[in-house]
Amino acid sequence: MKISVENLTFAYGPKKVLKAVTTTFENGKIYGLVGKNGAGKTTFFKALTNIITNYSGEVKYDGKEIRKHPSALTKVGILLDDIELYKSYTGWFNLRYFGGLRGYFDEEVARRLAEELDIAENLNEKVATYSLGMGKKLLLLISLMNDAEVLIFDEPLRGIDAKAVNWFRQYLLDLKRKGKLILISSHVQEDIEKLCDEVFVLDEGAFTEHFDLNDDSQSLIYKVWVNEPSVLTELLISKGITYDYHQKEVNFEATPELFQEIFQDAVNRDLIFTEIKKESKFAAFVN
Ligand SMILES: Nc1ncnc2c1ncn2[C@@H]1O[C@H](COP(=O)(O)OP(=O)(O)OP(=O)(O)O)[C@@H](O)[C@H]1O
Repeated sequence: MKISVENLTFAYGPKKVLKAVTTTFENGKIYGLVGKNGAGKTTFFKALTNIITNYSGEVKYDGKEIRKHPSALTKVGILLDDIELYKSYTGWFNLRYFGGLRGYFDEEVARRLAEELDIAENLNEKVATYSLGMGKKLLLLISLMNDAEVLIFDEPLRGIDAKAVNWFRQYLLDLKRKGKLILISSHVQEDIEKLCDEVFVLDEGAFTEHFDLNDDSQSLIYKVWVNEPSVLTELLISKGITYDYHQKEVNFEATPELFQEIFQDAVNRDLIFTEIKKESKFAAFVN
């Protein structure tokens, strides 16, 4: 499955929320969507899944415009924060209901996922009695249970415990290996770093940056702590590299190859590194 988005523009009343977004997503990859609160991430996901349809531009699944061919959505699993569960009914009721909406419900698959997520024992209880994290796990289960080709997760890991986070990350990486197309938004750098192949930054409704996390030649942000920062900064100046520095911490941007060269030169000048951290440039946009 391939999704192509062309000139997607949408407004809530006078407020422009998506501004001519154009991009493509291919199967066998996990894409991250990051950006500030209100940047338009949830709205973008809603447009991809026909929850909103009064936009201009086009969203195509395998070349077919989704508003004219909504049946493709039976192959999509989605987790959105504001999807309402039926709180006065049990977990099982909700699973059967949402599974049925997609025309397919496999109780065995649902039970196995519920066990993995540690909520199997709660499925006979009313959702109204669930904690926040249990409700979130039920939403995760609903999005995963119909073996979708495309999975869209809006902040899927907020509010769930560490064991479920680890399980979910592994599960997503397995789904990717099986060729699924996965989109995920998150404000957590680690989630994006551990999962995503590519990251898009959404800023005020426009895709402003794109990072390929598998490309070793892309430059990274290095944060290093050294005994004599002024020696290191001189070295950086001699190589034409700009930097920030306060106290013993020096921050600069370099490719991994260039960093190796800088590190070697610094060690030759007897500099002692007490700590080295590196992060992808997308990190600046996660929060
Ligand atoms: N139903 C609505 N009616 C009017 N405005 C809305 C509605 N839903 C969202 N908005 C506005 O659209 C903009 C984008 O919201 P959206 O939820 O897509 O952002 P987001 O990037 O998902 O934010 P967050 O990181 O906080 O989840 C915001 O300014 C928001 O106030």
